[in-house]
Amino acid sequence: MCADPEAFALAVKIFADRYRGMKIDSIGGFDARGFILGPPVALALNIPFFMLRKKGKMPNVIDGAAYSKEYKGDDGAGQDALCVQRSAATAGQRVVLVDDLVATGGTLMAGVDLVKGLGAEVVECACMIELKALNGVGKLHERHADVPVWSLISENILTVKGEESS
Ligand SMILES: O=P(O)(O)OC[C@H]1O[C@H](OP(=O)(O)OP(=O)(O)O)[C@H](O)[C@@H]1O
Ligand SMILES: Nc1ncnc2[nH]cnc12
Repeated sequence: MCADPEAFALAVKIFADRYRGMKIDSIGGFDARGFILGPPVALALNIPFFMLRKKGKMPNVIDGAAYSKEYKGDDGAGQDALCVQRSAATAGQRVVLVDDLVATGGTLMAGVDLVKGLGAEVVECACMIELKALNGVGKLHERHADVPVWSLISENILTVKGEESS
């Protein structure tokens, strides 16, 4: 998508149109690929963007609990943890969280935990793709049933891991 400016602009417009008029105070984006889509959406809505970063990357933060992902990152264990700056959102603010993809839902869960921990409301999580077969949304809803997840593409596709498809 990033290689195609027309597709990128269209995706940003779809996301921004969805949240315009919903009194959203800010957009939170997930490290790292939520940093690609989140800021242009926030700019289109003329609202702030904040980062949900991997642990140890920012000062003055609240650290979240470790979570597991389906595919293994640099540590080889598929474990990660996020942090958010204490000033990212305040009590009662209405926030939308943006990422490229929901797989097991561990990343969304960690982000929602942190943002709710600041006292803000997570109005929705918005992703480009939901890997439905992994039931990440179901897992998120076991703890956060009040947080809808909207995905542009939500199908039983792309479930084959990279190393298996090469
Ligand atoms: O639903 P989950 O199982 O939590 O997986 C989804 C997350 O995994 C990927 O990020 P990842 O942290 O692996 O890599 P990145 O730092 O390159 O974005 C993806 O961009 C999502 O943020
Ligand atoms: N299962 C997965 N988890 C995280 N990112 C992905 N990208 C493609 N498949 C993925």
